[in-house]
Amino acid sequence: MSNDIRALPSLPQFPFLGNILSFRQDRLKFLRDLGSHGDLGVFYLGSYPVVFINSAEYAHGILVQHAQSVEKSLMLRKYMRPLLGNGLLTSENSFHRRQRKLVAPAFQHRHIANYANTISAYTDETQARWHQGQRIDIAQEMMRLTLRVMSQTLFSTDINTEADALGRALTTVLNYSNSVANTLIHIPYHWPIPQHKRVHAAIAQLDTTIQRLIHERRTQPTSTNDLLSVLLQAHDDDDGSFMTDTQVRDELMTLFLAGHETTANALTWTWYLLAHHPHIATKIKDEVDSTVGTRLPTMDDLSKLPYTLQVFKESLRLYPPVYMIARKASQAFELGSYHVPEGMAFVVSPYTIHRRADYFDHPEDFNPDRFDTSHEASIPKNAYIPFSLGPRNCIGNHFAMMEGHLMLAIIAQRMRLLLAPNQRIVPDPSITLRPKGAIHMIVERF
Ligand code: HEM
Repeated sequence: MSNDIRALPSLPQFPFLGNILSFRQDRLKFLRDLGSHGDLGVFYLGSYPVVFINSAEYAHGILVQHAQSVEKSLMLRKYMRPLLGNGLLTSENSFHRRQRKLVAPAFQHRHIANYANTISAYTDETQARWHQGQRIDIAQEMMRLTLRVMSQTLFSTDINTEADALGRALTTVLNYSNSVANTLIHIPYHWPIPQHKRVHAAIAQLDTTIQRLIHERRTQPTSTNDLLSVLLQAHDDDDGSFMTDTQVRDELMTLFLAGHETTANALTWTWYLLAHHPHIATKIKDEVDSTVGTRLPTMDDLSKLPYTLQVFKESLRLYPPVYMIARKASQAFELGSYHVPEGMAFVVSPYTIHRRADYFDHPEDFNPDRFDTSHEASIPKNAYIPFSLGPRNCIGNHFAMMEGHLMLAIIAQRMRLLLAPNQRIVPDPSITLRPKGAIHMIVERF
């Protein structure tokens, strides 16, 4: 006889509103409070119950074992569809499986290696702009850098030259999606309020640019190896078909969006953590100095920089950019001893799973050594999930790790970044876990 999953421990709620106010007010505290109940909990968004998953075992249950019985959340699909169409993040079932098969080759090692030169060159240009003593907003700088990397690797367009309009349009849409994720009252997307008009105009601009790039590439094929070329050449092994222009557009938009803000946030939190732990920043510099010397680090050097990678992994543990992964049961199933009815909503919480003391010793400490070769194997299976698990895990996982690894090595080799005084830095968890506003840092060049 299975248990009713809605009877799991919960937090105090208000009639009609459920837990929506505390979920909005301080989301990370809310998740931690729920996590204090153990592996599973339940909270209410209005009258809708949401099952909270706080364990490696249940995360695997939802994301891998029962992957065929869950789908993406309604919110994601509803508010991201206008921008992303039917791309990898928002599509479902057989259509998703086909698209995933078509897009996956673009992220094979040999293609990722091509993108590394762009990452090195742009990171080098960015750090060269920062002069001794300069005060920079590291959150904005990382966002700009990853946006520039993404548009170059996607369609060989330098956002600095294609006018920053493309970047601005994408930011408008991103800000809208984040604000929708944080709002209580949802105004239908087609209502012509000023905010919606701005978003419609931004999407139209992104569409025009991307359609033009697709058209140019189809009519004048080049030998470039960017993601656009790889996607245009990708074909279904079963029936030989290629993607339509609309599919290519949807996948490009999805990669553009999924690939830059996440990595920018991960790097921003890494610089923040390093500013609080200068001896760890020094260890990165020592590692780069002793293996690469003073030249620009490249992808070939990365295998000689294991400590730098450990730092990036540890930062993703404490500040996973995708701190909540939402799902909805598309059919009834049994999760352990619980019966899950069709329609039940879930939130898998990498943020709290990564901070469980039974998975990670002294979980609040920033300790990159936990990812060295002798310790990493002792991390319980599925307890470290910044890129999720299963068939919907992050397709850009290796790209993102390479990008973060390389950017950290290049910047830490040249400078220390110190936190500017008198700032209150707090996370602003919306779709991704970003900092609230700017993080000002002072550049101290070596
Ligand atoms: C540190 C950086 C990144 C993190 C932490 C991250 C994390 C994630 C997570 C947790 C998911 C699963 C979301 C869900 O199931 O709801 C995901 C999906 C995805 N990510 Fe990433 N990501 C990162 C970088 C990237 C990059 C660089 C790209 C592409 C260039 C990318 C492309 C995607 C795509 C297309 C999906 C949807 C995959 C599917 O459903 O088949 N991500 N990412």
